[in-house]
Amino acid sequence: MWRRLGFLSPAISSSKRQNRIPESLKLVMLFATDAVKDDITASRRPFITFVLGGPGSGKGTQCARIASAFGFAHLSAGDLLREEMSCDSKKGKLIRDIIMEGKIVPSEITVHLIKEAIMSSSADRFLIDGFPRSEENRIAFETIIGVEPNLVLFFDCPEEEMVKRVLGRNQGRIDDNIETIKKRLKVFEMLNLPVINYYSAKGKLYKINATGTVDEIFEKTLT
Ligand SMILES: Nc1ncnc2c1ncn2[C@@H]1O[C@H](COP(=O)(O)OP(=O)(O)OP(=O)(O)O)[C@@H](O)[C@H]1O
Ligand SMILES: O=c1ccn([C@@H]2O[C@H](COP(=O)(O)O)[C@@H](O)[C@H]2O)c(=O)[nH]1
Ligand SMILES: [Mg+2]
Repeated sequence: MWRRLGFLSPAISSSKRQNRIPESLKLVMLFATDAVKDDITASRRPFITFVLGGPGSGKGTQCARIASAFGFAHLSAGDLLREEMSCDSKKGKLIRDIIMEGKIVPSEITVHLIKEAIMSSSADRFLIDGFPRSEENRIAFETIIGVEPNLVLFFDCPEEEMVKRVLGRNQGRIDDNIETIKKRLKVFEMLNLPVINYYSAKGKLYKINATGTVDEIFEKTLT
């Protein structure tokens, strides 16, 4: 991926050596489609960005900004699960119970929903928001979908700020209460941080300080 982008822009080929991440994420976003078109071996290989961060770190808010600025399709794993949860079925009830407990829904359910959403879209670049939540999720995605993400964004936010944002969200989510938030923060630390560390070690992670206003964070994301 980075090699292909390197053909397109000298700025990108002068990436930071230690982690292969280019200086400007904006350039990556702008060239994402060209990188896909450059790959003549795949009939369809979308540019995939995982967007990670703790509960309330602003993933959804920033994804909406990135999606509209760079033409990405925004798939929120949480939204896909909440849609499925609203079905009056055994699976819907299972998802509801897990979300209430702040735990992680079995990988096969989430990966199946993401796969269907990708397949029913004609987009060539995706932001996958709030996934993978665990190493098990990550391995299931790579096995079932058969690709690795091109890029991983991590919105790094202090716990106190995340709790404040979640409690102020006011969208009627069943998990936006202090008991569930505490559990979600523990799950984030225990299961999601290892995924973040994994992608950091692979040189795919782009860490963004997620404090400040929405505009400031968006600016930080692009510089
Ligand atoms: N920089 C910011 N400053 C203040 N409030 C913010 C900021 N970014 C987002 N918010 C607000 O904080 C709340 C949580 O943001 P958002 O839904 O984007 O987080 P999230 O990471 O997607 O959370 P979750 O993992 O729970 O889905 C929302 O009400 C949003 O409007
Ligand atoms: O990949 C995923 C994504 C989400 N969940 C469950 O949904 C809630 C809410 O997710 P948000 O990303 O905060 O909208 C999360 O706490 C998990 O319980 C999941 O299991 N797997
Ligand atoms: Mg969200």
